[in-house]
Amino acid sequence: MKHAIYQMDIVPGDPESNRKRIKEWLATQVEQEKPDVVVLPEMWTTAYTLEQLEDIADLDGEPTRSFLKDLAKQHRVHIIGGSFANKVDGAIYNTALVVNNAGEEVYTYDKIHLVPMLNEPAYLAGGNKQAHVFELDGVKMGLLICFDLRFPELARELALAGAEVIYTVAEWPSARKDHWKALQLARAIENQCYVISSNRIGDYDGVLFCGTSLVIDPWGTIIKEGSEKNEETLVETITVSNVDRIRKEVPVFASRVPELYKGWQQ
Ligand SMILES: O=C(O)CCC(=O)C(=O)O
Repeated sequence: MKHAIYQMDIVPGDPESNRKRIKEWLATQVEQEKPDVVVLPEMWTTAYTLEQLEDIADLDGEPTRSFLKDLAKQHRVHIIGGSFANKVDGAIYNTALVVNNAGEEVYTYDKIHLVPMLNEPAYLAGGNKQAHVFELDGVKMGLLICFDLRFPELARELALAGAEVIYTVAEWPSARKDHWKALQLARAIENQCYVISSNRIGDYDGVLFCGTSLVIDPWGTIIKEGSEKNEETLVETITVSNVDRIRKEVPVFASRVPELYKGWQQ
């Protein structure tokens, strides 16, 4: 399964410009590489312009949903559509969307964990629906949005539900770059699955973002790593059967004793 990851710089507060950039990226880089799946970063329509979101967020998923569906169909590519600010019944969510290469919506997820360090709870509503596994070409997949990465329970739930690939879409700051890498390695090793991320580069409002988008295999080896500063397209093909092989070689899932993990439910 060939992936192209867009390590994008985001124009703050200007969804139209960002849509134009994604459109151009698909028409050039993606057309050249012909991947099966493309991956976009978190909040790519607006960046973290929290104070402007009332005015520039999508309404009930539009126009981003239609935009991504049209592009997926046109380029015959599955799109892990990063996330975008999405106003529903007066509340703004950080919503991720996945569409398949026929232009059909496959999965939508509202970021559950809001970031206190960014004062997110003052501007956004946390998702109140469970994360689920979805499928593209018969591969089981899960998705996390940025801060979600710090909650191993969530990735574990997805792995227990069969996820072979976990995507992480992010705007992760350079100040905590070591955490970004270590947490993804941990999620890949403990869940014995591929972890594939798209993180923005550039800066906004004094915060520098660290790029370093990654493809990590189920053994925990980094097989692709983006730079810290440059906008780029990371292209990598993953072999999903490795998940099963590694899970047999080191049988973590078969060795679990969930009845003794009492804290899990608290
Ligand atoms: O957890 C972190 O350090 C960064 C989280 C973040 O920036 C986000 O969720 O947007």
